[in-house]
Amino acid sequence: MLEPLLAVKGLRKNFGALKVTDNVDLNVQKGEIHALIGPNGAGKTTLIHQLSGNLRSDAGSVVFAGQDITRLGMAERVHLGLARSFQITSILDGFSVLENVAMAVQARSGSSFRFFRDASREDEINIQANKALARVQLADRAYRRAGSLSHGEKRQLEIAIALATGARLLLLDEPLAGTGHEESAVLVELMRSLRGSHTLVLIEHDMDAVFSLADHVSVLVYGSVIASGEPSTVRSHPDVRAAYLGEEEIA
Ligand SMILES: Nc1ncnc2c1ncn2[C@@H]1O[C@H](COP(=O)(O)OP(=O)(O)OP(=O)(O)O)[C@@H](O)[C@H]1O
Repeated sequence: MLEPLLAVKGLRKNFGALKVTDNVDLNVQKGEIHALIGPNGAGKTTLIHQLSGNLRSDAGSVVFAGQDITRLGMAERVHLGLARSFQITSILDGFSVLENVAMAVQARSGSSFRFFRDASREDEINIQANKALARVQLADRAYRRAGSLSHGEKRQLEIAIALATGARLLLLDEPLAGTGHEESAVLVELMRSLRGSHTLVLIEHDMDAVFSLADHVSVLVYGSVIASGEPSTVRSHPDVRAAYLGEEEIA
C-alpha cells in the first residue's frame, strides 16, 4: 500500500459538550477523488475546517505528504500545497477574473500586494494565472469582471484560485451546491480532469455525482467514519444504508 498523501488519525472536535467529529481516521491516496458523505449535521464541514487548518482539533493528528501538520495554521498548510477551495464570497467581484487568480499566484510567490511594479514579474504572474484559468475552462473569461460570471463559472474560478496557490490537494465543500444541470456537468468534468495530477477531497450531497466521480468514499455519521472504501462497497454497506434512511437517495 502506498503511503497516503493525507493521513488523518483519531481526529476530534468538540463544540462544548458536543463531539462534532470523533476519532476520525482517513487515508487519502495521491491523485484520487475522495468523497466525504453523510447525513446533515454529521460533521463533514467541521472535518474539512480541521483539515484546512481553519479549526484547531482537540485530539488526533493530520499528516500531509509525510509532514505532521496538526499544529499548523491555514496559511502554512496552503504553502505546503493543501488548500480549501474558498467559497464564492471570497471572489472579488469588482476585479477581473484574471486579477482574482493573479492575486492567488502573487500570494503564493510570497510578496505583498505591491501591484505589478516589475513588468517581467507581472508577465510571469499572468502566465501562471492564465494557466490556472485554462485548466478550469475559463480562459475566455479572463478579462470579464468576476461579478459578471454565472454561479457555475464562479465555482470554476474558485477552483482556479485554489490551483493558483499551488495546491496539490484541494478540499472542496459542496462544489455542486446551487448549480444547474449543465453547470454541474461542467464542474464534474473539471474535477474528473484534475484526477491524477491533483488530489481532491470533497463533501457532496449529489449522490449521482459522488458515485460517478469518486475513487473512494468515506461516510461520516455523528462525527465518526462508519464506512470507507470503493464506492460500490460503501453503497451496499448495511450501516450506510441505515444511516441514509429518510435522507438523500443513495440507491
Ligand atoms: N461553531 C460551532 N459551534 C457549535 N456547534 C457547531 C459549530 N459548527 C458546527 N456545529 C454543529 O456541529 C454539527 C456538525 O456540523 P457540520 O456543519 O460540520 O455538519 P455537516 O455534516 O457539514 O452538515 P451539512 O451536511 O448539513 O452541511 C452540527 O450539529 C452543528 O450544529
